[in-house]
Formats: sequence, structure tokens, C-alpha cells
Amino acid sequence: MNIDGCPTRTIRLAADGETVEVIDQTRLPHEVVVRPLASLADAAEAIRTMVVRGAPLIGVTAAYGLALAMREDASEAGLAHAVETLAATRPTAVNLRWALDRMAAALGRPEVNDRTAEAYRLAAAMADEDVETCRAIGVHGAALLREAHARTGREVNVLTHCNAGWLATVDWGTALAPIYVAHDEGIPLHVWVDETRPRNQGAALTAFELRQHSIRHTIVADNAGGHLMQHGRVDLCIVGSDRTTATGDVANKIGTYLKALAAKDNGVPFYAALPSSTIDWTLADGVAEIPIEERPAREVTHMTGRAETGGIVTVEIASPGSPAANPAFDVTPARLVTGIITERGIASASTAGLAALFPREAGRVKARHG
Ligand SMILES: CSC[C@H]1O[C@H](OP(=O)(O)O)[C@H](O)[C@@H]1O
Repeated sequence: MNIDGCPTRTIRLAADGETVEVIDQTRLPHEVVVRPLASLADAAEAIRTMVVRGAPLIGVTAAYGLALAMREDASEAGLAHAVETLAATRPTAVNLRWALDRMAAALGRPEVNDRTAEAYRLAAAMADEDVETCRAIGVHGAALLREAHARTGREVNVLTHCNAGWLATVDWGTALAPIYVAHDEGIPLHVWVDETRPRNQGAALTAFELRQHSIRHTIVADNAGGHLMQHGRVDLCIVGSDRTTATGDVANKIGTYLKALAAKDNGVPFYAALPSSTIDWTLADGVAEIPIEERPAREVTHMTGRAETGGIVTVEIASPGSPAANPAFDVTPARLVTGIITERGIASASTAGLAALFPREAGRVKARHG
């Protein structure tokens, strides 16, 4: 996405051919800052502190993190250490594990003579693949918006949660990709943007993206979604995912499950948009099996923003000394998900639905698990 002063992709190789440049998303929306990553430690820290975030972007950043690591130590031990370091940064988004496993397998092949060069080549290919995958998600998902507009003859109201836009991927996004494709086709849209406490990725990142793309939107408190649905002001919900099970359970930013409950109660279609790299084919029960990241309590008790007098400040918004808990994700059971928008089409949120679109991937796990 071409944004004033912003790179057209969230991650890119610098002119030196070695340093990796990312948009520092902790500085958005008030500052557009491109941060260089020059080492394995830089890449791990960027993922851990959410300088980069979003399942697909975490995966691609990890891939480039391995390339940076190979410059430091391209031995077997160096590769194993780098994989372990990056895997430990954040537990929920399966794209991290998917990217690391894919890169490690490729780099471990005996015919690879220059691991560093091969790692950079593979990371760049993964980034390009992500762009195309997300564009395809947009094309398939746009059909839902086109149909809603044809049915109602008016502007389509979409509710989304957190940020699953181009800032969460290399480009296009997942949940927002259908919105971009439909908007660019001229379909009238309005997006209800959940602010998404506690890190406010909706208010800070999704709203930033939509404003830059001139798409009508309204930021709302997380607790407003059910009310809007009760009053017929939401035609459908589209959210992202950090890990989806083979049975269609969807792990996504905390609060997604509550939106899905409200959508079910009000007959509002609820879709998750995700690339197949976000599907964990080894899992069947998301609530029981998907690891939920616990982030620092300070993210709940404090908030960072721009003071009205100018300057970025962090303020304590909670009662000093009160404990806070900060589970970063929740799991929406498949029974609450109307469909899953992928790069190969829209599947029902079920084992059969996902296996129909991805028979090889689903079959591989069945073979492994019998
Ligand atoms: C396209 S993945 C987007 C997904 O990732 C976000 O989590 P985080 O910002 O903590 O990485 C959120 O769950 C989004 O839906």
C-alpha cells in the first residue's frame, strides 16, 4: 500500500543488501519510522516488542532473522540457535514456527553451499509469496462484499478487530485485503474499527491504513460491537487470525471471541481471513491446544499516545498498584465462524471445508497422525 512517507511494504532489504528495514509499528500512527535490523538479536527483539506484528509479517521477519543470523554463524549450531531464539519470541502466531521450519529445512539441505545467500533468497521469496497470497485472500473475500452490496443496494458495513491489514503482512493484509479490493472496485464500504485494547492496534493501525486509503471508517470502543450488531449496523464481520486449527477454530486478538458471540446472537456473518500458513494442521481443539500469549500487565495499566500539547507520552490509566492480566489472544470456536477466507477460496470452518481447499496439507498431517 502506498502511504505518504511510508514504504510500500512492511519489510524490505536495505540498499546494502544485508540490513533488513521494517516499519516500526510501535511509533504509528503519529510517526512513520523505518527501523534497520542488522542482527539476529535485532530481529528477535523487533518481533518480541511488536515493532513488527501480525502473523504473516512475524513469519517473514523470522525468515529474514535467519538470514541475519547466518551472517553471524552459518554452522549447524548457529542455525539451531537462531531458530530457537526466534521461535521463543511469541507463542501464538503459528506463522513463526511455519516460517522457521520451512527455512531450516531448506537451509539444512546438503547441496546448499552458501547458507547466508540462500537464506536471504528464501526470505525474499517468502515475502513475495505473502504479497500474492494476501492479494488472493482479498480477491476471494471481496466477493462477500460485492454480494452484500448487491443484496442491500447500499454501503456495506464491515466490523473488524485489531489490525489485520497490510501492516500485519508484507502487503495487502488478510481481513482488510477484501476491503481494499472491494473499495478499489468502487463498492461503497464503511468499516467499524474496534479500537482493540490494550494495544489499540485498531485505533492506531487499522484506522491509519483506512484513512490513508480513503476508506470510510469509524473507530469504536471494543464494547460497542454487540450494540451495533443488535441495531442492524453491521452487515458482516471480518477478522484476522494468528493460528487456526484443522477443524476451523480461530485464535485471534483478545476480544475476537466476544465479537463472534455477538455476531452469532444477531445473525451477523462472521469471517476469518487467513493464509494457509496460519493453519496449524496438527491441532483439532483450539481452546485446549493453542498457546495464548500473556503480555506485560503494563500494556493494560498504561497507554502511549500523542499529548495534545505535542510529543509522544505514556500515561498510567489504572489505579496505581492494582494487578492486571493481559492475555493477548482468544480462540473463537469453529461453530461461531461462518467461513474462512483463504488464498484458495472461502471454506466452511470445518475439517472437511479446509481439507477440500488444502487436501495435500490436511492429508499430510493425517498420514503423520494416522
Ligand atoms: C494477519 S495476522 C493479524 C493478527 O495478528 C494480530 O496480533 P498481533 O498484533 O499481536 O501480532 C491480531 O491478532 C491480528 O488479527
